[in-house]
Parts: sequence; C-alpha cells; structure tokens
Amino acid sequence: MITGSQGTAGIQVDDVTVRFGDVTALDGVSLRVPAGRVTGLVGMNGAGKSTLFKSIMGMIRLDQGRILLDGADPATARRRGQLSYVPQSEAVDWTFPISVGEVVMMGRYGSMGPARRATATDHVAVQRALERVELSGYAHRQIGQLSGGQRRRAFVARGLAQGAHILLLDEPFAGVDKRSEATIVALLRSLAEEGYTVLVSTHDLHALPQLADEAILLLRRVVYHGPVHDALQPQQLARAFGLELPDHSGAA
Ligand SMILES: Nc1ncnc2c1ncn2[C@@H]1O[C@H](COP(=O)(O)OP(=O)(O)OP(=O)(O)O)[C@@H](O)[C@H]1O
Repeated sequence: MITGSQGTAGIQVDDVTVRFGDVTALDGVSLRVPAGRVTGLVGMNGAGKSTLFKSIMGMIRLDQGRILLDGADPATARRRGQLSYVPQSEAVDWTFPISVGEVVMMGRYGSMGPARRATATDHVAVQRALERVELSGYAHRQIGQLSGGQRRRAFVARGLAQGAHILLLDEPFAGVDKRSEATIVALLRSLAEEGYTVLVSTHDLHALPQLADEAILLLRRVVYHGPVHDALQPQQLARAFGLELPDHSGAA
C-alpha cells in the first residue's frame, strides 16, 4: 500500500467548494476515498462529479478547502505520476492516428527526457500494462479500432505504465456492452485488491453492487457515503437525485 508524507493512502477532500460565477458546483464537500477499495461516485447530471474529478486532478481552482492524494497536493501527485484519469468517451478523439501501444507509452512520458526516446524499461512497462488489462495482442491497433470497453482498458493501462496508484474513471461503462463491463469491473476490483485507489463515476446503478465496495452519492454536497447496498435504498437515491418521496411513516 502506498502512503504519502502524511500517511494517508487514497484521496482526501476537505470542505471543498467550487463556484462557476453564480453556480455552486461543489458546496463544502468532504470525503475520503480509501486505497484498496473501489468507490463508486453517483450523481445526476450537473451534480458536480466532473468538477470533483477536475478538483482532484488539480485542474481547477478551489474557492475553499483542500485536497490531498496519498498525502500530497494534487499538483505534486500529478508531477510524481501518482494519478491517472480515464476520461469520458466523448472527451477523446478516437480517429487520432495513434496505436494502443503508443497511448500506453504516453504514461511513460513523464519519466522520459525531452526527446521522449523510449528505453527497454519503458517498453517492458508498456507490455506489462497491456498484459494486465488483457490487451497484449492489440498494441499495434489504432486506438479507434478497439471496442468501447477495450478503449477504457487501454487508458487504464496507460495509468499502470505510468506507475499511478490513484485511478479516476469517468463513466467507464457508457456505451460498453455487458461483457466488457464485467471485464472492466473485474480489472478494477483486482487493482483495488492490490492496493490501488479506484474512484469511478457512473450513472449505471445496476453495475454498482458488483463494481464498488462503497458509494458516494453527490448532489453538490455528499448526500451519502457508505455501503453500496444502503446507497441503493430509495430514500438515499431520492436525496441524490433531488426527488421528494412520499412519506409513509404516518407522521402528519
Ligand atoms: N466551466 C464551467 N463554467 C460554468 N459552469 C460550469 C462549468 N463546469 C461545470 N459547471 C456547472 O457546474 C455544475 C456541475 O457540473 P459538473 O460537470 O461537475 O456535473 P456532472 O455531475 O459531472 O454532470 P454530468 O453527469 O452531466 O457530466 C453544473 O451546473 C454545470 O453547469
């Protein structure tokens, strides 16, 4: 297990507020995403999931609060290559003429010199990462020729080649068939067992019990954080999705 300078493995978010003009995207969010577990992040459109990911990656200015990754601030963690992000499918140009092996090699850029000349060590790291995500035979394929699930795994491999121990995945099941989904779930669970910190945003509530050890329901604030089974109870989901449920308690 990886521990940082302050001995905290995983993601620590303390009282984070992010505003865009009049819109408060995150409002005093505090949470811990522990290493060694898969944590599901669930929320409706506009709930602040992407803003939370960008905050964790140090890509936007926080109006309030702080974030630590394995005990380091996001900029330091990124510089050290500790953090890897698998973007939403729409955020990637899949027609770009780059092979799967080259995508994974990008994970090694941070440890290469300016000429980006790959050494034998880099090639071994890429090969190992491709094996780990079961894409060994696909290194020379153009990235756009992979299925949706294989593309996500290629990006996970990029993070593994980089040596990242914190993996953020944004909607990895969107446009992915059930079999590929099961392969991704198995991969993420085995990485968590090895001590990786895995945070996955998903709309797919059906996938959650197999995928995650714990769930965070977000609606600008953390409305629930705990076991997946309890997160899926109607009262919790209603809070996360901003719905009022009828009161059957008999109270006036
Ligand atoms: N750069 C920006 N400028 C202005 N408003 C923004 C910006 N980014 C996000 N927002 C607003 O902040 C709120 C949270 O958005 P965010 O993208 O984090 O939600 P989300 O949970 O990721 O939604 P989705 O599931 O649709 O991707 C929304 O009201 C959104 O319109």
